[in-house]
Amino acid sequence: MTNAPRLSRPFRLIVSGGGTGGHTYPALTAIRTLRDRLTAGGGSLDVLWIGTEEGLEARVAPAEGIAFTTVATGKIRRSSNPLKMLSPANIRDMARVPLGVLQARRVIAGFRPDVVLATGGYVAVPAGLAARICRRPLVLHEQTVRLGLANRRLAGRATRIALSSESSLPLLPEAVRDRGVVTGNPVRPEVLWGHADKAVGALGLWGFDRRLPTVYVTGGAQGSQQINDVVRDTLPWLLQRANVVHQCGPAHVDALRRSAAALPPEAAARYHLAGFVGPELPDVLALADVVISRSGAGTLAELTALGKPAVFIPLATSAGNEQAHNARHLESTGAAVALTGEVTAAGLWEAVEPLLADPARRAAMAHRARAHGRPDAADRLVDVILSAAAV
Ligand SMILES: CC(=O)N[C@H]1[C@@H](OP(=O)(O)OP(=O)(O)OC[C@H]2O[C@@H](n3ccc(=O)[nH]c3=O)[C@H](O)[C@@H]2O)O[C@H](CO)[C@@H](O)[C@@H]1O
Repeated sequence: MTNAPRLSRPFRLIVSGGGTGGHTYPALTAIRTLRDRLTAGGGSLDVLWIGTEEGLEARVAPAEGIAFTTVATGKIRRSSNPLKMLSPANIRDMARVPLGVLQARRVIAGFRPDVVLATGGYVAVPAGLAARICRRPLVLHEQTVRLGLANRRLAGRATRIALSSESSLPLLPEAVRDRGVVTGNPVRPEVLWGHADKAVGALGLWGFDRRLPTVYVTGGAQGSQQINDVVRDTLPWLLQRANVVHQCGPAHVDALRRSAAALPPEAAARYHLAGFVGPELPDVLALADVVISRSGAGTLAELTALGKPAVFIPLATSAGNEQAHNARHLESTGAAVALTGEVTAAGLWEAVEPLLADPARRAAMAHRARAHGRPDAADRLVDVILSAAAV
């Protein structure tokens, strides 16, 4: 572990990244871990987060007491068709990037960070470009196997590129490959320390039958219409054999609540709907015996660090089919089940039922999932940040 530098002033860090949870939580975890390391060495941390108003980071950073500012940024809508990439909306948004770079440059020149950490999402582009204009060390963190759009733009300017997977190293452009270092994808420490009994109290799951296994369904921060639909159609079977906590996305709660009204009372008592699972997430994960989920990099890092049997329904349109790649990779080692292509209620039940029926099967899958986990990723990323620092 790299020791914290002895400074007569606080260590200064700018973080930029966000939009979704996958880019936001690794940044948050890196900040907390760096702060702990500095405090243990008698130092302290000054941190500023550059994000967007609409991203999850705009809620997460202030809630954590982290100074937060925004810059203009453009959301690039991905498409395999180059003509579609040149849509009027994309052209308008790309034109906002130079304005964002100017704004970020002002912020960075004023704050004089020892390091800028960029964790992806489109807001990371102006901040990363401005970091290099201001000659500040730039550390990128990539959560997925293939570099995301923002990190691809910034790779050539990075001091170090922290990767979540060994298999990303050969995929880095040759000119920057020697700057790559594998850290893993940081998982919020509290995620590893949940208590199943607390989830029951916090969410009021008094009707859950604790003799039955519990399934946690999650579609990511915004929820997934596809997962919601297929789980709704599977509920009549699922609720005979399990309790279900279903995180469906804030926009979908009302519609699902209406369809759940038709469930028999005994089944309804074993079903809990939530738009977004906030601070209770670690306890819900501790309660879960099986997880049905999207296969975004953040969720995968959490489920493998915990060793949870999972049935993945990847987001089909994620860049480069990255979620399907993630899910298949775990499936190939028996660490999960991946349902790609069209997913029906019968197909989902076929995947979940053997796991519900057989605790030994769950335990074997959990064991194999844990082999992919990297609970020390935050410490490794902090090592990279400290070694890149210009102090
Ligand atoms: C649509 C999209 O752009 N997806 C990308 C996004 O994933 P996205 O952010 O959607 O999903 P991830 O799985 O990476 O992260 C979700 C995070 O939100 C948390 N959570 C989720 C729901 C909830 O109610 N409460 C809660 O705390 C999860 O525990 C996890 O920590 O970034 C990932 C990391 O670059 C990529 O791998 C994904 O392809």
